[in-house]
Amino acid sequence: MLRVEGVCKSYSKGGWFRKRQQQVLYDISFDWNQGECLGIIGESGSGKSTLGRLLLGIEKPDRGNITFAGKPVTDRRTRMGGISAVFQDYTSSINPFYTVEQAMLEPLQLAMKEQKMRESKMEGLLVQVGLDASYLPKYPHELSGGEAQRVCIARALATEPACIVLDEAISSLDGSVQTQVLELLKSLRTSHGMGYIFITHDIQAASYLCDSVMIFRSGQIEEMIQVERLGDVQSLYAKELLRKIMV
Ligand SMILES: Nc1ncnc2c1ncn2[C@@H]1O[C@H](COP(=O)(O)OP(=O)(O)OP(=O)(O)O)[C@@H](O)[C@H]1O
Repeated sequence: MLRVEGVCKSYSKGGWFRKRQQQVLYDISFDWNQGECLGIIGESGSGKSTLGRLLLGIEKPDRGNITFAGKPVTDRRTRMGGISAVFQDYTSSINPFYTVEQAMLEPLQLAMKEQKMRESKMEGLLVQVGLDASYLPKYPHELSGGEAQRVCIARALATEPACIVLDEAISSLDGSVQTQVLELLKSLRTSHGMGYIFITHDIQAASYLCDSVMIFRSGQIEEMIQVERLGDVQSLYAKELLRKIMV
């Protein structure tokens, strides 16, 4: 459904006079199928978030193609109902001057014309993530971290996407709230057939939620492995990375 073919990405680096290109992604290719949960793990700076932004069509690759159901992800109409995102920093994901209602209205306004339908959809979405309509008039500073991240998930669900890209979406939450959000994501998989691309440093969380894991190394796919076979990774780099992050 989501197809990534030969994707390369560079950024320019350096000051005004000595501009250099830093290549961040090298010839990335993989497929993501409907309902699947794919984890992406790798060291800091290996290019995971850059890949996430390209999957969301926020940035364009220098070379290669990313399509969702055969259409380019850079086209907004492809993303609507196809793919959405939840990022780590929920405090900057929600406008501090917007109430929960205003934040959730943004994606719904494009999809639904009638105010009544939008209201009942918003309430339904909040219930889905374990909140309720009493949260609609609240501002972000009136929410706990876990509640704010739940609002972000509810907003990401608003356009009924097949896939949500979660970029370190649970890292800044404390332990028990992380577990709650992971359980919520897992239950949405069962109840709504949701699929995820889960970018994380947390191998335990990836093992809990994902079917397979992509191990990323310096902008390249080092290895792809089913979660239940994580102990059988082949490359020395993957073995070492897993050893470091599993302690
Ligand atoms: N907009 C940008 N302009 C210039 N360089 C960038 C930009 N975005 C990312 N980079 C560089 O690309 C490299 C990969 O960054 P990226 O954020 O994708 O890595 P990451 O694996 O997600 O890291 P982390 O786990 O720390 O979030 C880094 O060297 C970073 O400095």
